[in-house]
Amino acid sequence: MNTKKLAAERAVEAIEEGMTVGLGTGSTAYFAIERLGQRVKEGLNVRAVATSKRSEEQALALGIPIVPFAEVGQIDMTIDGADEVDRNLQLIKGGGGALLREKIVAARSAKMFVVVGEDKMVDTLGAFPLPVEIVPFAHEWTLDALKALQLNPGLRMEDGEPYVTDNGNYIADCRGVSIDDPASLHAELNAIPGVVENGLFVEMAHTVVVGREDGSLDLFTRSSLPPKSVL
Ligand SMILES: O=C[C@H](O)[C@H](O)[C@H](O)COP(=O)(O)O
Repeated sequence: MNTKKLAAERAVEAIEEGMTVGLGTGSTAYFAIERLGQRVKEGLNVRAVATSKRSEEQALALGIPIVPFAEVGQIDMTIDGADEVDRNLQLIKGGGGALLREKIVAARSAKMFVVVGEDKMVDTLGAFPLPVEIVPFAHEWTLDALKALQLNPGLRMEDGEPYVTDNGNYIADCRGVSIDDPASLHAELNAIPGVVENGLFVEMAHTVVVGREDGSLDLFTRSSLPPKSVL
């Protein structure tokens, strides 16, 4: 069973005529964009913004209209994947390096739908390495600051060179950290000069759609988090 596809396609059912939609990044968001492309071909009228170059290219190839950010007030809903989801619907994202753009788009969204296979659900975040986006300038010092927090950072590499994000930054992956208090760690990380953003998405997911191996779906909604009015 393709649990990612199952969850992604269910979330796309929530998209309504005339909505502005945020398109996530990764192998699960891929299926959401594909399904949205089908709905657009069937006549659904939406406009979208993307969280990465690759999602934007996919959307454009499918005929999904991508609009400039300056023309978008509030995004009605964003659909994105996650690397881990805990019981409180807090997330680790950024395994694909798109965390900064994803967080900017999620923060502008009335609702964030997170789509995952059941293997992503955890009791405590941190088995998946926590990505932290850092600027290249003096990045060794930023890594030192992460080490001082006992976060075991490792610079993400690609073909023998530091991996570079869509924003021209590097990623430090922090391994083996059990994250009992995501909000505190989020604040600590973003207080480090050189850190641009981190992969903890705290109180951002409104609904998590989980695809299960038996073909069933679970929807978890954070009732304490009403749709945002961001403007
Ligand atoms: O940077 C990548 C994103 O945060 C993805 O949403 C996340 O890594 C999940 O990706 P996938 O759906 O491929 O597991």
